[in-house]
Amino acid sequence: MTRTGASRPHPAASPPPGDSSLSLTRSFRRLRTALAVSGLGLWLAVPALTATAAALTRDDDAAARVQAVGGVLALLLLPAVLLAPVAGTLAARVDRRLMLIIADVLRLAVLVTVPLVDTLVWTMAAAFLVACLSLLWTSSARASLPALVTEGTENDESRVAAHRVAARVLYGPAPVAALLFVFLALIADETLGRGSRDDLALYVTAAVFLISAAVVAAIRAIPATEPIHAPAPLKLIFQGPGTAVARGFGLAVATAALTSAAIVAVARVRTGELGGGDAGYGSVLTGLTLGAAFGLFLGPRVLVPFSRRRLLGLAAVAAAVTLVVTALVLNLVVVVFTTALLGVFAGAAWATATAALADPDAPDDTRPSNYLRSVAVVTGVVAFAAVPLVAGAIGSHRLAIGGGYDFDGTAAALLIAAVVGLLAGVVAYRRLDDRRGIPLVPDLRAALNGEVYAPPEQASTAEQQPVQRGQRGVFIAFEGGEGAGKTTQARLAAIWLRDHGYDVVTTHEPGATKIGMRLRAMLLDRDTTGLSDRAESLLYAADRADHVANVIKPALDRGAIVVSDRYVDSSLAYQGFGRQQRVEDVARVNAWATGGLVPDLTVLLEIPPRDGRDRLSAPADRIESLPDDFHERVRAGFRALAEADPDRYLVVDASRPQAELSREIQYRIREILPDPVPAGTEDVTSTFPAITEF
Ligand SMILES: Nc1ncnc2c1ncn2[C@@H]1O[C@H](COP(=O)(O)OP(=O)(O)OP(=O)(O)O)[C@@H](O)[C@H]1O
Ligand SMILES: Cc1cn([C@H]2C[C@H](O)[C@@H](COP(=O)(O)O)O2)c(=O)[nH]c1=O
Repeated sequence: MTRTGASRPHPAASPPPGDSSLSLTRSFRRLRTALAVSGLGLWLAVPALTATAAALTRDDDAAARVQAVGGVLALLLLPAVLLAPVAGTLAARVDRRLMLIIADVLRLAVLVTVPLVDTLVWTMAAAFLVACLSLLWTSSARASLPALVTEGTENDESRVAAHRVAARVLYGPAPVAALLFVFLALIADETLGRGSRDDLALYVTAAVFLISAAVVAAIRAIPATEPIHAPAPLKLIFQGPGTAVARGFGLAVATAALTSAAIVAVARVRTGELGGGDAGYGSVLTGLTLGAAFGLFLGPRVLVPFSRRRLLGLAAVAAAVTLVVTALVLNLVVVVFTTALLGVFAGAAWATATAALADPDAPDDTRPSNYLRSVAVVTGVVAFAAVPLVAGAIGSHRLAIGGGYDFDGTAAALLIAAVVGLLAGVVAYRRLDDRRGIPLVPDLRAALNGEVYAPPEQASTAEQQPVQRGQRGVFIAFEGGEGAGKTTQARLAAIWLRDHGYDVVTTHEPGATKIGMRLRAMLLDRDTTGLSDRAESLLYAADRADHVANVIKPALDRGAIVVSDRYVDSSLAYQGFGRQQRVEDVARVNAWATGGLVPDLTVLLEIPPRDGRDRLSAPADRIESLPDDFHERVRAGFRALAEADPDRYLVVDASRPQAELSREIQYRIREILPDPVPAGTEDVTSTFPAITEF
């Protein structure tokens, strides 16, 4: 017996309640319009500035052109990586309305100077300045929205609605901006000279910022709010998401971001190589953004019975494969279509990841989406900087395949990005896969028919033994040193699970059964002297064998969630690492004692042994009173066990406040939960799922 197969992630894919339930104020609607207009300006600034950079380097070689465009793109994104917290603080200090208007006017002024100065250096500086001003603008407008949703009252509902509205109106205009750029490029081609063709898009972008300023000016007042806490993306990534599975989500999003950013980074130059101009470049961007919008819509709605995590991994891999095709194709129209397809996969990956990581109990918790956004933004900057560098370094080559195949640096760089993306996508898929052992193709086929695939052996067992639903239970163990907070967190997790309607059995080791209580007394009584290390190991294993047979297994067999305060890993850490016996021997004895039952999730509460023991008030028992070096070895042992099996473990810093820990643990537990009431439970028990305490 191994993991109990909790196959489906918690149903987090359903969208949060709409803002239609709120009666929106006029100021809110105006600020929302301003956000949309500002978003349009920002998105239009991207092709306008990059096309200008390409035009300014048109007489240089392809390497210089692609690097100029990549540089502008990286500078447009860099402030979001480096300056997000500064923008948040600054936005809170000054008059919001005035600041939005000034930022718009400055963006306008900077853009208008680009064609006048007409140098690459100033174009790049302008990209950075516009991005900084846009960051400031967006941070303060977003922070003001919740207070404007309903007259002066800011609450959870208004915050959630405001966040969603802001995301929609900021990112929604991207395809419109790309299409507008195509239109402007076509007009400019017809009417303006070679030297000033790209100026039109810059002037129109400046005009859009002027409209944005006018809309803001029409808002009577924008209330000041608390300082905006904008987390630094690099810090969020450095801290990590906390769990191996969440890292899988991050990796999948990074793959989607890498593949999309790689295309954008070389799109202007590649379009030229394929015989297109600015209009072709705009078409590629339109394809990508329209595809992404469709993917965002599709992600939560497609293949509903299919595992969201598998879908996310597959979307990431598919984006990378599509990039391979895009790199090899030499026809601009086909490139536009493959880019759109890549956008669909990337958008679906983003929508799936954010929905699956969101906590339905805390819809205003922005940590998961902040983490994913940080991953996407940082990956974007790296791709914008690195892909053009690689393209430039490779240069142009002619391959003698069937009469000659022009292999440009841009195509090679896209291929390299695709291979990196493919590797990351495959690792993400493996990390995220919550249906291990279930073949992918029949699983997908069943989902296409609106069903959940059950392997034949499972299906027949279920038919023959309808009462034996042991595979539906979930086993969670809490581990850690003395006083780490295992009992506290196990209790809080059980309360939370019961609140959600689960049948929960809380238990502990040693001493959960009658025999176990006697063994516990022998093991922990300080009067027990001369007990050999092997005998101690066997007594703990005997307690565990009784525990599994009489408490844990029956509970899992009926589909309950078992929450145990300590399990096998305690023996590996204490009797193995602590007593310095061979860990494999202790593991083997325990595997036999438990019939190989391994928890679905082990929460390791990590704390320095002295800090943990300082928390305890009762006199130290036989094990607690062992010297510090023993407990240090136990701690190191737990850490080694966790590192060896990161998918099963959640390691938390137990010196943090209880409530914070409990939230992080709930967050991880949600990933392995089955539906609260297993189908047919009532048929068997005739009752609502039971709550049992041992
Ligand atoms: N995060 C925390 N911060 C501060 N104190 C805590 C925290 N978690 C638990 N405590 C306190 O520490 C003490 C020990 O907690 P608890 O009994 O949950 O730890 P334990 O790991 O189960 O201990 P034992 O090793 O005895 O089984 C209790 O007084 C509890 O209230
Ligand atoms: C299960 C198990 C426990 N121990 C030790 C660890 C503790 O010192 C005690 C149990 O005390 P608690 O307050 O109930 O946590 O027993 C061990 O050495 N080996 C084990 O397998």
